[in-house]
Amino acid sequence: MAAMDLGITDTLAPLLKDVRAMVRDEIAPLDAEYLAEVPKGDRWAFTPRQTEILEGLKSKARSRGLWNFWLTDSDRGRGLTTVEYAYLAEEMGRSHLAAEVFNCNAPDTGNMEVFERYGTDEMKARWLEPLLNGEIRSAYLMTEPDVASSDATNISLSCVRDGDDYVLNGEKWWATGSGDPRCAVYIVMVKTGGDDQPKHKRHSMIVVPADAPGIEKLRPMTVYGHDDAPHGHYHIRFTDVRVPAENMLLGEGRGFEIAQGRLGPGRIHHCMRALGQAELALELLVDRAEVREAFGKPLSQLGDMYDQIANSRMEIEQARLLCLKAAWMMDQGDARAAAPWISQVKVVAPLVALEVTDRAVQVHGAAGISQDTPLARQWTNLRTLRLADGPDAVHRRQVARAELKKRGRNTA
Ligand SMILES: CC(C)(COP(=O)(O)OP(=O)(O)OC[C@H]1O[C@@H](n2cnc3c(N)ncnc32)[C@H](O)[C@@H]1OP(=O)(O)O)[C@@H](O)C(=O)NCCC(=O)NCCSC(=O)C1=CCCCC1
Repeated sequence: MAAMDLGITDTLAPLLKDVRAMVRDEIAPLDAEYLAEVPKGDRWAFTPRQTEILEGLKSKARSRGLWNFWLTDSDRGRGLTTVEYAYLAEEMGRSHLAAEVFNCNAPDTGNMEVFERYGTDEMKARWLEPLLNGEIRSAYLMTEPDVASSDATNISLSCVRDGDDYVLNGEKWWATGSGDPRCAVYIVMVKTGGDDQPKHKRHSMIVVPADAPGIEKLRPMTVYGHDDAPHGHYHIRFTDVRVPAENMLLGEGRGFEIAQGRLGPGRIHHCMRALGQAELALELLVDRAEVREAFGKPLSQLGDMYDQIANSRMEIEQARLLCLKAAWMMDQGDARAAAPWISQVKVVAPLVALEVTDRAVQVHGAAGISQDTPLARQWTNLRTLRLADGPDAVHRRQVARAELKKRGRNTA
């Protein structure tokens, strides 16, 4: 195996410098104003000011070549490695809007990955190119009502061949991205095989235009974390939705494999963004501890504060190294070998980021839960990450199974 190199490459250095500068100087300062405009009624509509902020920042990013860092190892993106992208993702974590501004936001990123890796030339022209240009948005539909989505094989939306088409019937919810008014296409995990087939070959992934007849948006699923429009989730019903057979990705039975190929890199990058948030929280914690006084001296001079600062720094560094190692494992080209490392990261990084953010909230007192700082929103968004992309327990299970397997033991 190659020696592990996690250093800043010549390709990455200028990008990192430019992304860091733009996030800190131009994007983060507009976060609060953008978020104050999140509509409370029709939650998924953009206000004129939100559009102005976003489009203004996007066109600046694009004109500077700071656009589409995703699609690692591809000339459609920037041809970066997973490690290189991970460093950029960390910088994006310092602002609520940054990933969106650089066209690197979920669920589009994962969906671009699917089109790039598994799509036909026609799909790339019809869906991938406009996604890369930021002209449309997309949604990813895996989770179904009333089942634990922790098990990615727990899918029953039926998809039956009928002549040149497939016909879809069933429901999905938490359809991330489907609330966005620009969402034009869904990537949907469906059931094509019976219980007589192996568990991981019963499902398929199919591309469905968002305006296909028979699709009904039942209700928005309102959340506290990530409550702005680009993340709108809906509960969606499919009634006899017809899709051309060529929309099936890779053929029947490949859904689990495609899902894992999509989820793995996404987990790494969400975790690096979480660590960017942790860095921001630590910065705010240190600043606040210097100016806030209790019992006649600044908090920073109270003994407990040294522990909080030291623990935060150590935990962030440990989580970052783990994350970069998982990214490096991905870059070695063996997604199965990388998967248990990604699961470790998925447990550790959100917990660290949440803990550091919580410490910063505490040091700020009431200001920490006010809208004067980004901390309370950040805490809520990070809490979501402990559930999203598979909750802690699922990833702990994966880590334990890999450990047992390595030692030749049976796994459940
Ligand atoms: C992976 C998993 C955690 C566990 O799966 P099993 O135990 O069935 O499968 P297992 O026995 O681990 O494996 C089967 C075969 O598959 C290979 N393989 C696995 N990973 C990979 C991989 N990455 N690449 C390639 N091969 C892989 C594995 O080696 C095995 O092959 P083999 O049979 O040995 O030949 C899966 O269930 C999962 O992923 N859950 C999280 C879903 C999840 O994330 N939802 C939530 C989504 S929605 C969401 O989060 C939210 C939406 C909006 C609101 C907020 C939340």
